[in-house]
Amino acid sequence: ASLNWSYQGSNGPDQWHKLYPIANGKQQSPIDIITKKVKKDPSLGHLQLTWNLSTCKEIVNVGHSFHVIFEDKDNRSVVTGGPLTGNYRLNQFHFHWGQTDDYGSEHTVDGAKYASELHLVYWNSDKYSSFAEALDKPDGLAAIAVFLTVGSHNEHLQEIVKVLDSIKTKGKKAPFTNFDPSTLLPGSLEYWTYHGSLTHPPLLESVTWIILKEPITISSEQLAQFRNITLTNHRLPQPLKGRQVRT
Ligand SMILES: NS(=O)(=O)c1ccc(C(=O)NCCc2c[nH]cn2)cc1
Ligand SMILES: [Zn+2]
Repeated sequence: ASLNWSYQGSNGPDQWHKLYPIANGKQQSPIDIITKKVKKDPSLGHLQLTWNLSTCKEIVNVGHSFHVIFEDKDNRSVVTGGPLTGNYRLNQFHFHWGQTDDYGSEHTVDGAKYASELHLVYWNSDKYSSFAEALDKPDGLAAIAVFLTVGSHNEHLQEIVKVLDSIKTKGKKAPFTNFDPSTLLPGSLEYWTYHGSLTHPPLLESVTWIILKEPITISSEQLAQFRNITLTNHRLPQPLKGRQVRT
């Protein structure tokens, strides 16, 4: 089905509210993280991540991005701990980027934009029976965000970049197995967390955001390859509307 929204032109982010009124809601994402306003919450634990490489299945061009898809019929690749109650199962991961290396992340930190942002998207498999069922529940989804800063070539990212040529058109898929997403995480799992939304339509306010403080690197050449899928796919920060960011 052709999408009724895009990142540029007449159905770009400023118009999304016409078809998706929640775009002007009270818990929209992304946000700018103002570090001096972040609240230390001693009740927040460490993130506990489990990966099983057998769950990684394929990579798909979804038009406005590409998704690495995981088999999520059992709890093999999960996250728990941190701000979460129970187990959340990995469904897919994807990236956001911009037209130049100067911007492209969705979340920002004290106004600073990174070149790109990785989102690992999970759903609450203790309470719901599928991603689609969890999609619109307040405790339905969790997303781990990792900032990408332009620097040295990233060998682990290259595994992904090198298959993009085989999925150049919307709807194209390629097998993508045995990839270890933990190779895309920074050394520290220190994080900020807040409650927000999907960052593009349907913009549902069902996401517990977990944003890692330490970025990983991507080279300018690797970032240029992302743009062969689409030129830009990041939403700008949205009003906090009284929400508290914790760490
Ligand atoms: N950038 S992000 O906030 O991590 C994000 C993650 C997932 C989705 C998503 O799953 N969108 C499709 C919704 C759907 C499924 N079936 C019918 N509609 C959107 C944004
Ligand atoms: Zn995303």
